Amino acid sequence: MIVNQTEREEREYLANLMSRLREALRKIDTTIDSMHHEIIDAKTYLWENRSELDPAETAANKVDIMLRIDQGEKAVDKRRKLQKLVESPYFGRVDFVADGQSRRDSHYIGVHAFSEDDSQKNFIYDWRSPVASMFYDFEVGKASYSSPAGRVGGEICLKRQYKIKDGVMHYMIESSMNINDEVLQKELSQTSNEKMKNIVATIQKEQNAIIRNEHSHELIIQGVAGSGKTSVALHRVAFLLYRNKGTLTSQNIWIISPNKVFSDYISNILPELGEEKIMEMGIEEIAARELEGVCKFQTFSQQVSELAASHDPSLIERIQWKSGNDMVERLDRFLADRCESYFVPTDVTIDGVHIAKEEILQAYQKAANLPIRKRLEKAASVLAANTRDQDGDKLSAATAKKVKTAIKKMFASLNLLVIYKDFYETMGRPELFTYKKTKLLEFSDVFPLVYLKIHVEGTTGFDEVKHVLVDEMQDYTPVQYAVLSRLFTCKKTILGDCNQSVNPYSSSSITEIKKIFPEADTVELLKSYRSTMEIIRFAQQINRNSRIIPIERHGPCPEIKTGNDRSDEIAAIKKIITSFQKSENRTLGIICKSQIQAETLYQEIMNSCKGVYLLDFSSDQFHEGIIVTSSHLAKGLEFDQVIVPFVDAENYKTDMDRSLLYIACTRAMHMLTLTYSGEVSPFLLRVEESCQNK
Ligand SMILES: Nc1ncnc2c1ncn2[C@@H]1O[C@H](COP(=O)(O)OP(=O)(O)OP(=O)(O)O)[C@@H](O)[C@H]1O
Repeated sequence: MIVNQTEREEREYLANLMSRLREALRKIDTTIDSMHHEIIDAKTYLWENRSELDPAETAANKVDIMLRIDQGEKAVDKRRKLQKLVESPYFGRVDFVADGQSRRDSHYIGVHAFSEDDSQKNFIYDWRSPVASMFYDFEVGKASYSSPAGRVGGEICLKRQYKIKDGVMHYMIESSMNINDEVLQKELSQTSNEKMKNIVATIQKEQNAIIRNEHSHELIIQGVAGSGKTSVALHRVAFLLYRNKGTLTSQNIWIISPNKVFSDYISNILPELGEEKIMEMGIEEIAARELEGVCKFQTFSQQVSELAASHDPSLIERIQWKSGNDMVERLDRFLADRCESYFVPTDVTIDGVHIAKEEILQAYQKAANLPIRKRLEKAASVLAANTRDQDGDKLSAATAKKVKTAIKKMFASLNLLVIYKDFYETMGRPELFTYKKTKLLEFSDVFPLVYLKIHVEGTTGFDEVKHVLVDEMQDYTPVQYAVLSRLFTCKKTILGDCNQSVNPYSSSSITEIKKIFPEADTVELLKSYRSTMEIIRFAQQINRNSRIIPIERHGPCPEIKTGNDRSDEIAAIKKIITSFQKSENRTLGIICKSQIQAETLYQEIMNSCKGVYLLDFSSDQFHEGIIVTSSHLAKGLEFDQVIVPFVDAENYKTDMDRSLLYIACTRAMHMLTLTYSGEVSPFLLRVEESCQNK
């Protein structure tokens, strides 16, 4: 029998479900209320009777309170999910008849599951449940899904999509196609807000395959700008947490994110999907943790700004040399050699005890699998424990200590900076290592030094991490990947776009990344969901290597506005700001090439344009409204409307500038305007006539 066939029946079903949900919400409110009082009463009892209770009773009462708090938290979590469902209980439906059966089951799919406590019936299936995968993977007709008992084949007889807001159905679409284009179009044409949106209702088939991939130890996602890499990676986290409940928690998953603004921008996705936030960490925070007490260093953004402002060939050479594929190999060879040549054993005679240098060398060689410092400790401890004095007795504690110290001193130097400097001398390239200031490293030296430190000192502290997401993969060098691999031996999802590098001198191509992770599975996402076709076509002319395929969605053509001089250009920018303020668009990004340019522009417009924010590397929040920032910081973000100022020939001329211009343009969802005075950048000479000088 077909349930809820007509729209009227669907509306009645929705109304019925809404009253069930509201009733469940009312019940859970009452439960939370009574739990709250019970906890307060239990705490009051414990406090008032503290002198009469013996320790065992006190402990039992405390455990009881903890249990109640735990139950309370679970109830609050359930309430949060119910509240979400009351707003929009489901977005999809698949009716499925399994092979060999006649029963047709209707599965309504929502962001969370819902069943009543006293019933077996699932009114709503979680989008991550096995049966829900068919909604994303199949059209009407033959279909299958993977259940705990194995693959279940059958036929989808009906597939529908719904838009329900505040419990009211706005539309219902019969879809024979995989996620209907009409629904996707509606979603994509909406204006943005200050946080990333969840995409559960319109996940595409190729995205679903990534989200539900459970087998890859390393999964590399190369995706063009706006292809949903970050969204998909976060939905993947939610899926893995759902599938591995009990063995995987949000504390076991880390994301290496490019900056705090980006972390803030993506921070609500997991809570929206009913999961807790995961640990977010910048790659520099990891380096700072590893190099604590060793030295300070220039940040990646400072390096990018330095490169954007000047074209210093010696700086570029230093960066390129350290970012090459052979850098890890060079370091490995050097370390293997230094492990042996820095250790010069000699005969030891202390307090009448003698240890021959051959014996010392043997103990040192036996511990070869350990980092150098631990290797020395181990060899020294083994020798001190095994050696006997003249009477055949174990060494006294004092003698053993002296023996250990003498053995450890046989290693030339454990000072990381000394060893690192020696590396360049050994390579015959001492000029490639220069401090920025006293004890302040250039960014390109940070990860080679961390790599060296791991080999010398070892590392601890990341054992609880079971899955790492690495976003903006193109900005990391082979040495950075080598460090990440040694720190995190767990599964990894690595995502990025090799056309969006903010520093082409130290970026990694997909081929290079694959060399570092030869066993990794790689997927490519070519469809871009963020921008209109007009914006994508425009961006493609800036970077012709990009294989980006736009979704069929139209908007105004990007414009290039020219002024006679800078003040003319600033006046044009202010005019665009005024028209943005009158429009329905909610976010406007004014994206400059560098942070210095962004700051200068901000100073020029802040007094006459209200509500303009400057986003810099000290910011930790993404604001709705008008934001002035740099391409580097805007990476990963999106805006309804974008202005790219100063696109003159002087400002945008190198390969790095081209990459930064491409990033800036692909942040725009609906509207894009570029401004310049003087001569236009050569990267824009080829743009279509229709977009120029409007
Ligand atoms: N299946 C989808 N349904 C609806 N919207 C989608 C879908 N996939 C992606 N989007 C939207 O496309 C935009 C880009 O997504 P996201 O930021 O995850 O892409 P990205 O590949 O990480 O982009 P970039 O590399 O350019 O920063 C977002 O607004 C996202 O909501």
